[in-house]
Amino acid sequence: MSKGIDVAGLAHEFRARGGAVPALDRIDLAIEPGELVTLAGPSGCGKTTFLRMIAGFVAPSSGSIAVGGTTVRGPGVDRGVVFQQPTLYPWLDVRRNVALGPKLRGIGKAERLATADRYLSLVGLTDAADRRPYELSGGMQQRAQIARVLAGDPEVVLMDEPYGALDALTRERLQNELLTLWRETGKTILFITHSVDEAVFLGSRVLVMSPRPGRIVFDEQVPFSADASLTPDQVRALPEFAATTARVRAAIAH
Ligand SMILES: Nc1ncnc2c1ncn2[C@@H]1O[C@H](COP(=O)(O)OP(=O)(O)OP(=O)(O)O)[C@@H](O)[C@H]1O
Repeated sequence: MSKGIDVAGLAHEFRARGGAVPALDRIDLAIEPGELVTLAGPSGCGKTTFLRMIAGFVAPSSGSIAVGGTTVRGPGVDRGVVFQQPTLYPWLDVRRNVALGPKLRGIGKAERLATADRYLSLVGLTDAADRRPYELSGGMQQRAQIARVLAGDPEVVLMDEPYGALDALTRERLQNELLTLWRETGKTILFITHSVDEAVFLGSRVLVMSPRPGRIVFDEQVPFSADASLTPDQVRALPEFAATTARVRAAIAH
């Protein structure tokens, strides 16, 4: 199951010592269930703040956010958050880290371990199930975190620059895996990135936020990620791919 996200008249100011810092301004946005929305924009424009508000970690100064038609008033199991730095419990092995979400929902041991194994297989970590997080590479830890979030079966997955700290090869591999997961599960995903290539390659819809206070200044449906018939190299070689990245780059530069 997936849910839509409705944002109406959203604005936010942080109160700082020197006065109010406007972070977000007049954001109106409807994300449909099952969309993979990528959000790019210059550093400090308010992307993380926006994601944290949808997650329910920060309350907006004005305006509202609804997920699946219900106003967000705090964190909830319908929204899973993937952070840039993997958040895994060091004292639990990988399988038990992934089984934690189902455990918190009261699911019995055999079933939750089976669920964990299913998601570990989906992200290619079956062989690492019995290891501790510190025994994994950065890319494997990030995969484990994604499996952990998905095992909680959230209707919305919020990803805050999850691949920013990874090397280029691992990053491309995880991008391809995310597309497979998205096509298989139909989850609603909001994915923040600094990379224009990543935004256009992954997004079924690409948003660009303006410099602070952040507003949505670019919003386009993008066809590439829904098409499973092309390889990543073929997608990146398409003239339309280059044209779309050029438009996104121009929107960020403005
Ligand atoms: N708790 C806070 N108190 C005061 N100002 C804050 C706070 N959190 C964020 N800000 C400011 O709000 C603005 C938006 O920050 P945010 O982290 O959302 O940007 P971002 O687009 O995610 O940046 P980056 O791409 O560099 O991660 C920044 O100017 C930041 O300094």
